[in-house]
Amino acid sequence: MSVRISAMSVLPPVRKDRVIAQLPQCFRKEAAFHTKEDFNNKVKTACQEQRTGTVGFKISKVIVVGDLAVGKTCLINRFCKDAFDKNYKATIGVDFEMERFEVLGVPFSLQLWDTAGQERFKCIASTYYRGAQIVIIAFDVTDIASLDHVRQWLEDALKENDPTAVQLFIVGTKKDLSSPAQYSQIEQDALKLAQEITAEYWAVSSLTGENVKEFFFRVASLAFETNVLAELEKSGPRQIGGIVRINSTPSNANASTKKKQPNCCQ
Ligand SMILES: Nc1nc2c(ncn2[C@@H]2O[C@H](COP(=O)(O)OP(=O)(O)OP(=O)(O)O)[C@@H](O)[C@H]2O)c(=O)[nH]1
Ligand SMILES: [Mg+2]
Repeated sequence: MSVRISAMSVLPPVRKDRVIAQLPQCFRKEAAFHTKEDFNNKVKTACQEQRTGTVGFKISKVIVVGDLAVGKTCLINRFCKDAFDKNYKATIGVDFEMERFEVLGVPFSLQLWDTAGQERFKCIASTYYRGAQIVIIAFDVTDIASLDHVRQWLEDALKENDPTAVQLFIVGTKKDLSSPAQYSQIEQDALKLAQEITAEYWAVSSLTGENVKEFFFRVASLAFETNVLAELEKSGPRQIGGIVRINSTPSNANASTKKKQPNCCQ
């Protein structure tokens, strides 16, 4: 009798609080990737019939960029570790965390790259931007300058990636520090910018945890939906399933290991 060991059978089950059964809703309809209430029907059917091809074996790369001290590390730590540190420790270069989800019954992983915002570490960090499917640009809702710098961060991130293939999010951090009046003022500007650059907009607080889980669930769900649709398109009328085509597309995870030589920091 032969024993088949698949990647899924070796991995521990996905945490119960990482199971996504319904499409999480956008934060603001004015600046959303889409405003549909549920996952695409084709995606739902494909998941039910286990025709998601390689999606369950892939890891999507997410990069989090933005000015120094806007709260990128705190955002990732709140979601991945449910922790918050009020002391600032600058990220030197990059850090990353893996998060495993189950979306519509299919395993799905995000590799979250936390990059440095400080100018002197930026050139190291930018060598890790490549191969990102999702770009999250963080700004501090109490610091208008950090919102003004979003375009520059976008430009830098897109230099290393295919702009048509990237899903873009702008996230306002430290919502707990601004009054409702201050917040609504900066939100106007942020929504306008998000519309101009075709990004989905969110505002969160890593201190209180407000919207943090909702935000990452939305990121995971939209990335998953896009990947399943791409897989269905690629397979065309042919039925996916039966054969596991691990080598059929270059993985984002691999892309991140092919480091580009930095042309700065010398
Ligand atoms: N009140 C409040 N403070 C926050 C929040 N998020 C982050 N901070 C504080 O802001 C400071 C900077 O946070 P970090 O997450 O280290 O910032 P960063 O963007 O990772 O900074 P770099 O790694 O240098 O790019 C820390 O002192 C945090 O405690 C928040 O939601 N609310
Ligand atoms: Mg950091």
